[in-house]
Amino acid sequence: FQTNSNESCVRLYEKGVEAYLDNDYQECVENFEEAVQKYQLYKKVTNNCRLKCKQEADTSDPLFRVDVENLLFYERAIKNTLCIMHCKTENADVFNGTQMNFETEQLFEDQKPYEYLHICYFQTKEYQKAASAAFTYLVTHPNDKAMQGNLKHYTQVEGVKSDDIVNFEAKSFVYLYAHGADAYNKKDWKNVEHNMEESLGLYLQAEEECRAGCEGPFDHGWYPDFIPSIANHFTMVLKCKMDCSEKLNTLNGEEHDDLLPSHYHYLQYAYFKMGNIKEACQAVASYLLFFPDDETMLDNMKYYRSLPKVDNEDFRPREEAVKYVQRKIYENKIMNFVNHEYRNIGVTQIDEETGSKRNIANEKQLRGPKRFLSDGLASRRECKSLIAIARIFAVLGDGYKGKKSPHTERESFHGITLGRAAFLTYVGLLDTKYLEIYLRITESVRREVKNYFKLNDELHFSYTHLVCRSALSDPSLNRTDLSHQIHADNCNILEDGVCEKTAPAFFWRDYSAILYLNSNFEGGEFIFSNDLLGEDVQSSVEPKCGRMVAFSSGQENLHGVKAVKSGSRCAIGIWFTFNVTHIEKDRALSYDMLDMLKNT
Ligand SMILES: O=C(O)CCC(=O)C(=O)O
Ligand SMILES: [Fe+2]
Repeated sequence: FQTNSNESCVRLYEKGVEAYLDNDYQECVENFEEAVQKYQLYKKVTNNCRLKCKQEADTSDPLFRVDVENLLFYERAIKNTLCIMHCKTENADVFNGTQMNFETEQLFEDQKPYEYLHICYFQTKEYQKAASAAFTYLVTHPNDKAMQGNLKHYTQVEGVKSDDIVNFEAKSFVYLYAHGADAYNKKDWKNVEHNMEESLGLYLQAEEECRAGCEGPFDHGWYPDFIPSIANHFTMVLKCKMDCSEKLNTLNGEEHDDLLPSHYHYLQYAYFKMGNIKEACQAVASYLLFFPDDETMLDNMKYYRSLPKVDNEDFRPREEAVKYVQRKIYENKIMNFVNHEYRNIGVTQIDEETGSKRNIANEKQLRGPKRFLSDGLASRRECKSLIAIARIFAVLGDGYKGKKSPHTERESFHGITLGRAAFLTYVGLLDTKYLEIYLRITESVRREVKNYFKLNDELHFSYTHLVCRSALSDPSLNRTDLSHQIHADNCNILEDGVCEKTAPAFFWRDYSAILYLNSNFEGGEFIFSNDLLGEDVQSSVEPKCGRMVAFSSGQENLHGVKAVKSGSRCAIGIWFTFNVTHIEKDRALSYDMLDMLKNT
């Protein structure tokens, strides 16, 4: 298709939203339509580059005649990479100005444009398209009640034909498949063959494209060694690829768990009816690869076998079916292995000891405004589990712009955000129970803070970070540096003492809480301080499992952490906000994901 502006799909999306907010519906339609087109083009070109380059690299002449220590794999990866670079240059018009990142890509993958488009179509009186846009959105969000209502409303508008409501995002095989099924009902065998063969090819192609779409970047969030980094990235990609068939099996909102094999079902019958017994036998054998004990198909096989000139040799499954099924079995085995073997690494059994909850210090005792200390927010077992998450996965490095020791060189600092924990759970590297504990404990911290400060407005999570600080230097060293210099959580302290609430400060933070998980280390006291060097200390807190310090995030609460002299000090930092634009998105995602995992 043609696009007529030089703007990126992200910019067009933004312009669509702006037009929508300005009630300029024609403009809204134009921008979103073009944004969607551009995004589709971008995806198509990206995925085709990946597919083409893989093919090219895999069929190129190797640099050496035998494979030694998997060098051929790396040789191909290098050639493949070179090819992708060329491919992107050749398609510079598509990639230039497309500042795609995970979040913007997600907007399109989630079909967000249709959430605006259906309204804008309605306002411009394009009712049929409004219905189709609502329908398109519902295909990927079938339970969205509001959109169901909209679709119902649009279908009742005069002139709107239910039969003409289309899924704008439907893959090309969908129509061929429908025509093939139609021809079957009409006993038009020639057209069953024609449409189903073509649909089958396009289905496989669509799945390859979807899988290529999974081969994107991956932010490890820490710095794993070479092999673990390949293994981790691969696991993420594989998980995504394995979801492709499910995605494609949602035909206009209906789930078909056997769409691909059903092609062979139609085909065997059509071939049989047209007297192509050999082809019919191959289709039967192909179908049986997917469902080896399907009674109907086994009966068909028996019947075809009884025909003259048919022998066992004829029941050879088709090549593409063999390849598909073998790959699927192998991938399942790898994923099962990962799920099974990675789950409980490093988790030690510990005695149950539920802490009892109590406030142990208030503003007066901590010598400053809007602060308090509570104990018993997590049990021993919960602390151990949370530390285990950090130990297993946060292998050096964290979200602090890649610095593994952002605060002091004498300590390493590694952490795992809620989003990362959710991701690890999603790919099966972390048992769901850890994520559940992470969510549950942090939620009880939120409630504690909200109740203590008697906050009437909704207090939202903004960021959650589980962090361990580990001593790197000799414990006997007389350290005077701090583990975390004195700071305020929501502003930058300038030289004249003014605390500026602008970026890069997290100015939207309103309350802070730190939940401690252990005490088996030396040093590491939390301090409230009057001065920036931590010399004029107001009060200090000894970390221990289940203890929480909470305070308002402004300059009234300057604080820091004293040097961790030996061992490793683990804590969860939680920042809250009243500002809804800074809500932690990973939290809602985590709950959705847990729900989803429970239902599968
Ligand atoms: O770990 C602590 O006790 C405090 C950390 C802190 O102040 C922060 O991360 O902003
Ligand atoms: Fe802080």
